[in-house]
Amino acid sequence: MITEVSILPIQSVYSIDNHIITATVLNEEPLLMKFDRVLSDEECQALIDSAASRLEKSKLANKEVSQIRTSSGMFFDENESPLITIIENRISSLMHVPIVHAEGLQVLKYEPGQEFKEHYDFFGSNNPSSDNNRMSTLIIYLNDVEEGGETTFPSLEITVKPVKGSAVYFEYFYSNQALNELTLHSGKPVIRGEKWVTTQWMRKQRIREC
Ligand SMILES: O=C(O)CCC(=O)C(=O)O
Ligand SMILES: [Fe+2]
Repeated sequence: MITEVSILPIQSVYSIDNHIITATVLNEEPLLMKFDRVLSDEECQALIDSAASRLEKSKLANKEVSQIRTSSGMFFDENESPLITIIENRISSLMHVPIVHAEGLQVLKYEPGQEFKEHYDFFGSNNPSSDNNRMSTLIIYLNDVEEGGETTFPSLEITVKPVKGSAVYFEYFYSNQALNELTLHSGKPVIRGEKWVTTQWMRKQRIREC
């Protein structure tokens, strides 16, 4: 039985700026969805190309290089190029959250052996960022991974395989904290090939000017 309202209106097809995005519900509460063809192959490659020279070893919120996330990453500035603006606006429409609630788009690159261990995307109550906490996540896969690199949700027993241009969505804006905690997830180690993702986090309140 579903007891709380989701942020996203659940549909099997979303039509956004001439892109037909098909959706599959993987779990109803907390809502976990998979989207196909959020980005075109050209858009995926353009994001990889513009991120590649700007990657740094991933840091956690406390700025320490961590063993939780061994990938390298970067953040695009808000609206930093026409491509970023188009993608940010498409994502905002898809996630049903105004763009002013969006953090800058993050890109992560994983090489074989690199992973993102189990974590929540929302901030704990002792983190100052929890005053305007995150409420939903969209992870878009920018390439096909030869082996490994799945995103897994151990409490829900759900695993999503990276497919270029497709995405996994989940939200954790429930009044029942136990539902939010079911969104624990990890990026499994890449075994062969590279894995590139772009992640959009949405905040509960405005975080940018426009
Ligand atoms: O790479 C993945 O599959 C997970 C990424 C992730 O959890 C995040 O960016 O918060
Ligand atoms: Fe995450």
